[in-house]
Amino acid sequence: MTDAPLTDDALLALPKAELHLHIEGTLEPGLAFELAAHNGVTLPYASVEELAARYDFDDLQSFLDLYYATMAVLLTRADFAELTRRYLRRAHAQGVRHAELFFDPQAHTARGVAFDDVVDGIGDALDEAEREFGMTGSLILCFLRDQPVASAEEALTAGLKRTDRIVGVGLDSAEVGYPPSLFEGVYARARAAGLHAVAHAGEEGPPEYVREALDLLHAERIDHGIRSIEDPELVARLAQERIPLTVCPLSNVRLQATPDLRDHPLLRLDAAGVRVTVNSDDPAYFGGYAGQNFTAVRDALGLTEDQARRFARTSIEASFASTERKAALLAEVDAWRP
Ligand SMILES: Nc1ncnc2[nH]cnc12
Ligand SMILES: [Zn+2]
Repeated sequence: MTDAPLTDDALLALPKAELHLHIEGTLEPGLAFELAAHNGVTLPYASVEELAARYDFDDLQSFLDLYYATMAVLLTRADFAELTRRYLRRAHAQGVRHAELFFDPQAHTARGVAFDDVVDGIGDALDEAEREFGMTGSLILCFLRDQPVASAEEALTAGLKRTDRIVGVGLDSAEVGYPPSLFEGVYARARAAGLHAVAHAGEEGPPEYVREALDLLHAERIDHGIRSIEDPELVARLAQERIPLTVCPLSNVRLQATPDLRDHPLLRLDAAGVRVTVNSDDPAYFGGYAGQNFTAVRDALGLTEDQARRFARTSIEASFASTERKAALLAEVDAWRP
């Protein structure tokens, strides 16, 4: 432990797991246009520059509108493999050693893409990354909370045939007005089949949604969870029950959940004993991959070496990797020297 400032290189080299990453949110404008040309899809933007210029969001919904429109270029197994391949390389260059990838099957099957093509394409790239640079990963099937529960049930039925790749279920998309309680039955079925449970809650939605995710969905991790800071009893409970939060600082700023990073509750949650991790959410849209979220936090909030190391350790401990893999990764964190 030194008091030397944490350099960009040190934070990018810090071995970490990424636990909050939507694979569709890694679609960079350049690849979107490549795939659009290849697949004969017309995007409602004239150029890469015009698309990138739209990345100025007022809130979650204004982002989601663009995110769902742009993913229309993803049609084949090869497209999903290429998308994932590019993410894994970038993430690996920023210290990510293990990644649990959210995917939104309902957003693809609704466009006529086969569920298995999505899973197999992402899986192809995961296998390649493990062979080529020893990175590991798995899939978390996310239900779109603003779609009917029956559609989530269908997605789960398809997902239960692919537990070779899928290790858990999650809940994403527009939060306010779609409380976790709606999905209690779907989650019960997923958990009974042996899947892990996580859920977005407390990003734009109130602390009560975090409680519902814990009490009704039995979520093992809360994705975002930042609005928990408004409820001291909930903060105490998260700390007491050792519930990890997968926090995404740059996302929170870009979607105006926390308009100024200097006001972000990450370090206050950590100081209260909550297990926090640092993740990128939708890095192609929010201006940074995992390591860049660490450097942004350092710049705005003043990250110490202890905090950085703790967040990296927590990301590994809170992952769904095997016990052996976790031990190997924790040893890598111990060997990290800024
Ligand atoms: N930050 C986010 N919140 C909810 N749903 C999402 N889908 C992709 N990114 C999301
Ligand atoms: Zn998210």
